[in-house]
Amino acid sequence: MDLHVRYEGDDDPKKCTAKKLERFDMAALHGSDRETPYGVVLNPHADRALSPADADTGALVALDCSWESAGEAMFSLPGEHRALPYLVAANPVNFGRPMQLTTVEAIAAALVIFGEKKRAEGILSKFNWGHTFLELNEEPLRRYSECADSTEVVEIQREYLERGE
Ligand SMILES: C[S@@+](CC[C@H](N)C(=O)[O-])C[C@H]1O[C@@H](n2cnc3c(N)ncnc32)[C@H](O)[C@@H]1O
Repeated sequence: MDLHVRYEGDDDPKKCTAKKLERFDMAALHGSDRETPYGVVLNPHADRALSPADADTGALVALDCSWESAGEAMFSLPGEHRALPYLVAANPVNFGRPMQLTTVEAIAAALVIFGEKKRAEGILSKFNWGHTFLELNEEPLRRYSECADSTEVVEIQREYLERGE
């Protein structure tokens, strides 16, 4: 699966995880919706949860922008929009918080759900906190990756949401 990022460029480029992936030739960055390939779009506002059933869509696309500007309207990209199920961030800015993942965490989570754990480890290895993301989320990611579809993913997510209440 090809990794793509619609790059908005309104965050500090020195801290941007997508820019770092580009430097290591691990993802392609695109400056407009038109240039961005059609695929599964990682969108926290999407109605449908990502599941292994989305694995054959070809391209995996994240939108790298600041969380301040990441409102629903920002996700105007054509594609199959999917929200990631309950996971917690390991990056230093949002450590331990659910759902607000960096671009690299979001892409890595999708790869694990699609059964590409080694590749997820590869992209996270470029960040000194990267392995912590897979450790913190080991159980939910394994269970999501064993689901057939979005309905099953949402069922499992419910358990984690109830525990967190
Ligand atoms: C808002 S940007 C912030 C990027 C940050 N500046 C960085 O350097 O990584 C993070 C992107 O990762 C994806 N993402 C993060 N959390 C997500 C979630 N819970 N569901 C779906 N996609 C998510 C989305 O594409 C989102 O736009």
